[in-house]
Amino acid sequence: MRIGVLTSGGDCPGLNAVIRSVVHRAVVDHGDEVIGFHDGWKGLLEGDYRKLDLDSVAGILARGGTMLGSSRVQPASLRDGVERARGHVADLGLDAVIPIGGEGTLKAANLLAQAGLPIVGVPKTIDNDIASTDVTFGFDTAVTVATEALDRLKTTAESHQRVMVVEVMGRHTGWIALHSGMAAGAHAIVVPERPFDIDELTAIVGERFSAGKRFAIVVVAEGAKPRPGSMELEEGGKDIYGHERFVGIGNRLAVELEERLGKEARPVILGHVQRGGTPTAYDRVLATRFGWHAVEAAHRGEFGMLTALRGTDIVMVPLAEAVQTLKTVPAERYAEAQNVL
Ligand SMILES: Nc1ncnc2c1ncn2[C@@H]1O[C@H](COP(=O)(O)OP(=O)(O)O)[C@@H](O)[C@H]1O
Ligand SMILES: O=P(O)(O)OC[C@H]1O[C@](O)(COP(=O)(O)O)[C@@H](O)[C@@H]1O
Ligand SMILES: [Mg+2]
Repeated sequence: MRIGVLTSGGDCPGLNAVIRSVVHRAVVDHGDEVIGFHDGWKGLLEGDYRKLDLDSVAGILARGGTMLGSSRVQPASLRDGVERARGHVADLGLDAVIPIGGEGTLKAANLLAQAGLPIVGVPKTIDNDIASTDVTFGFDTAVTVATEALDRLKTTAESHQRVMVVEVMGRHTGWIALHSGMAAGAHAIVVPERPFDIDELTAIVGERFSAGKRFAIVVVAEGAKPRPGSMELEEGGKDIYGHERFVGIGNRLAVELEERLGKEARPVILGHVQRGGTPTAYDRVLATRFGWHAVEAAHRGEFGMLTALRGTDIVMVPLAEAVQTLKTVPAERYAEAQNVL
């Protein structure tokens, strides 16, 4: 068999572990050939690739990022490029293509699968927002990085009697905010799933100071929004890939809380630090398992599917089903966190 692999969308720790696992399973156990397309869908559309063998994936397990590079391509170019992609798949004699990506990449994967290309998807994202899988690799690493940052911010916040407003990633969902906030013992967690009321948030932080506490930590997901009528927040519009441009909720909340409370507040934007560096052991294992199962699915001819974690098992789920909705933070999960704020 000849297999093509690519990584698309925002990078995340664990991508290299999937690539390595695919190459090992395919080359060693099945005698397959594997090629890696450069820079995501761009590589498939332009026929830009390199051959992957055991040597080329040696030493990458613990490395963050992706050895193949990643990129975003305008969805319209991808839709217009289906026939070009088909041409490259045929010319290269590929029996399967394994795209590793987030919800955007999986939509594109579904499009190509519907057009008849032999696609087996692998979900990735630090945001953990893919509905079909219990967890995506990258998430555990991002939560670990954010938790360590929150732990560190507590000590400096306490020394200065400050409010720290820590903005974490999470475009549509608040999983990183929820988990890092719970793990670090934050005092307020603001997620996109629950538009916030600035008066309520001010009261929560204010009551803490009134009770004699010397600092407060507020974790906010980058995609969080105020409840309509609660606080003005300008719109940032969309970028050329159709993604919302954020206006900096962390900065805005810090200014707002400082004014309202008369306490010093500092914004901390964790940004891409959460996405860089070595994956945790959990993410390495999950990524390695996904790679193994993607190759197996390709050999069974199970195309138009993606690997998913259900409980402790890896199962195959139709791409068409996986791209229907995002996995958002349910009210019950938020309530568990609220209990210990
Ligand atoms: N609705 C869509 N239709 C076709 N292609 C899409 C669609 N959404 C995203 N893509 C393609 O997948 C790429 C990655 O998607 P993006 O949302 O940026 O990252 P991620 O896969 O990490 O969610 C995009 O640059 C685009 O080429
Ligand atoms: O690196 P970029 O292009 O600024 O993208 C940032 C976005 O990517 C993410 O890190 C991950 O999202 P995806 O997995 O959907 O790419 C988001 O949390 C964040 O909003
Ligand atoms: Mg995305």
